[in-house]
Amino acid sequence: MASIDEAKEVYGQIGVDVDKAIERLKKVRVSMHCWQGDDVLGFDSTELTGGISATGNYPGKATNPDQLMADMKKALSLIPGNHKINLHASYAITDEKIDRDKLEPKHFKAWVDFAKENNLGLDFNPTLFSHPKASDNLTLSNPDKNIRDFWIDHCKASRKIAEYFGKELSMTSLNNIWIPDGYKDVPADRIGPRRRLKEALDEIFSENYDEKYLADSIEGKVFGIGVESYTVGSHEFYMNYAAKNNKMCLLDTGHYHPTEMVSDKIPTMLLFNKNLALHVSRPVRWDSDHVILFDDELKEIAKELVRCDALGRVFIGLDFFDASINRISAWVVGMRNMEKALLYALLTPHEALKKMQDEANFTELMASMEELKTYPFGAVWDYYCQVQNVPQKKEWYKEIQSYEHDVLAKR
Ligand SMILES: C[C@H](O)[C@H](O)[C@@H](O)C(=O)CO
Ligand SMILES: [Mn+2]
Repeated sequence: MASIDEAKEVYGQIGVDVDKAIERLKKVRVSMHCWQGDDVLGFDSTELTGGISATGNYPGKATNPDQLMADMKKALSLIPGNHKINLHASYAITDEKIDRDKLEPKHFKAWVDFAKENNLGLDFNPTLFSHPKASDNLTLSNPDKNIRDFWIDHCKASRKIAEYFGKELSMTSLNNIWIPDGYKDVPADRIGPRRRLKEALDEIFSENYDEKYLADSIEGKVFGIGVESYTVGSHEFYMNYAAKNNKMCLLDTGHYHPTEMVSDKIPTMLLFNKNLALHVSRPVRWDSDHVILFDDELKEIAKELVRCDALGRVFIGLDFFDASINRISAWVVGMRNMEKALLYALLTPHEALKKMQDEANFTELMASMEELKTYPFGAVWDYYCQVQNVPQKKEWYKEIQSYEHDVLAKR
């Protein structure tokens, strides 16, 4: 394999500065989702509901805050760069018996301490599933006003907690709202639930915060298990609501029909919105939340973020939960692949390729893009891991095996 000096030389010949690419990548924080560590269970529920599922029963999942934090630290020690942790409200750390509508920043102080100790940012999500008041998959759109008000209060509390993260860590915290609301079969009324959701969101967002600390997103979806026929929070709903209310419509790559590519949606969103929020996942036939692989779509997503100059205005969150493999390895593979895809995009001569397109020089464009695929990317990736003091190639896997033997196997 080429040495890093040879790789720099080869990339230099096509106008790509490897060192500059690495310096840009070092500034990107990816939000690692806590919920891969315990199959999205959280600390305040006993069952995962909401039309999502974590399949598999690999032993050793985290069952309490100390275990989850330890597992995250192990994963982060094998991932290059400095990042964020994406939390759900169901991961509150408190001895109080408190319901979700009454959560306060103090219930997440342990997470802020963890973030400060480990140079991390924090993002947040209200948890509108895995709760008795969400058992019928109707929350903010529920016909029962008492149920709606409970979840409105929970979402208001969540924005306050996210603002607390932003202030404590001097890093904007994303508060993303996803709701499971929908119906299993053909509804008699589609506009009613959406009107109630609109009114609920209007109430939730009526409290103003400094966007330096808190950024708001809302996440659309096509369907979930048990809500196959109608999703209240559809993409059309959220894209319209976000555009009219200056919020972000978060794109989850698993939330579209199998032939749709989220990479193609990104430039359009960036054309009309200052910021963009993503949940990068890998759907297999449906919103299966598989661990992301270093595949063509992940590379295309990263290329759009780089060539649209969006690295400074995108919230990149990962969202997958695989319970069939070692969960720390799932985090490491997913996070390293997101970093790889961003580096791969930063090593692409976008301006030269764009010029070929603009000049209708499609022959050379194809030849160039195909040849790029065998450029010495691996040498640069290994170098990046080296300068970030994390294991290169599959060396990290030995650490996973030791951790599994010494820690997970004893749970
Ligand atoms: C746990 C997350 O909030 C959840 O995965 C949501 O983001 C989603 O994508 C549901 O399908
Ligand atoms: Mn998601």
